Amino acid sequence: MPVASPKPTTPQPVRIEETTILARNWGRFDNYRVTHARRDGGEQTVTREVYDHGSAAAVLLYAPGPDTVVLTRQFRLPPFLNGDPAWLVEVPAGLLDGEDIEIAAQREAIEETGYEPLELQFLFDAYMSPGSVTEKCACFLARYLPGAPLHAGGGLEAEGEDIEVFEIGFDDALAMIGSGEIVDAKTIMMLQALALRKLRGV
Ligand SMILES: Nc1nc2c(ncn2[C@@H]2O[C@H](COP(=O)(O)OP(=O)(O)O[C@H]3O[C@H](CO)[C@@H](O)[C@H](O)[C@@H]3O)[C@@H](O)[C@H]2O)c(=O)[nH]1
Ligand SMILES: [Mg+2]
Repeated sequence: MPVASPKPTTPQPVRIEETTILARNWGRFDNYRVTHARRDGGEQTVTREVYDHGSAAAVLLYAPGPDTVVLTRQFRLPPFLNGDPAWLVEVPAGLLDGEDIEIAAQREAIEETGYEPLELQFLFDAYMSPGSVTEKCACFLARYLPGAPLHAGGGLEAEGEDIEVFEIGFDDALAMIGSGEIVDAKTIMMLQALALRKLRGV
């Protein structure tokens, strides 16, 4: 068994030899020929398809008093194509619109849920699918005031968003991971991050 190294072992450098545009639509889809060093001191050239639709921000809205969170449910085509239900339960999230991650997190939370995130705290960055997709999602925790949304949420009609918003007890939300009702990676990670914080009293 190899012993895990605490230091990153990724060898540098990386040389992009050739880029072939596969699509320029809503996102950018390219095929790269790339040469990178190997850990044995050699190097190798591989081809990799990469999808780039930019990076994202997500917020877990939490109210400590009633111990509730705000989640959304919306139509997602890829899980449906993969044989799963099309309606996914997620924390509010969205793609960066040329803005800082904190601003994007606030904007998306308000657009999608109507609730204003208060005392935004950075949790972690997470690559959503690092073998194929460039998206890095900045994940935040924030408080919200139950019963005092700025509006009903629902997302941007013009973008075809049709987002259901619901409040749920934190333990019930955690149970939805175990039951398979929550399958969105960032939502699972953020609920578990809050569970750890509560356990540790931070
Ligand atoms: N995916 C996609 N969306 C499109 C397209 N054209 C328009 N849209 C609209 O663009 C909106 C983008 O909404 P955001 O709130 O900015 O992003 P998101 O779809 O919530 O994306 C975030 O969450 C996803 C689910 O976890 C992530 O997959 C995604 O990468 C990102 O983090 C979508 O709701 C959709 O209406 C298209 O061709 N593809
Ligand atoms: Mg969104």
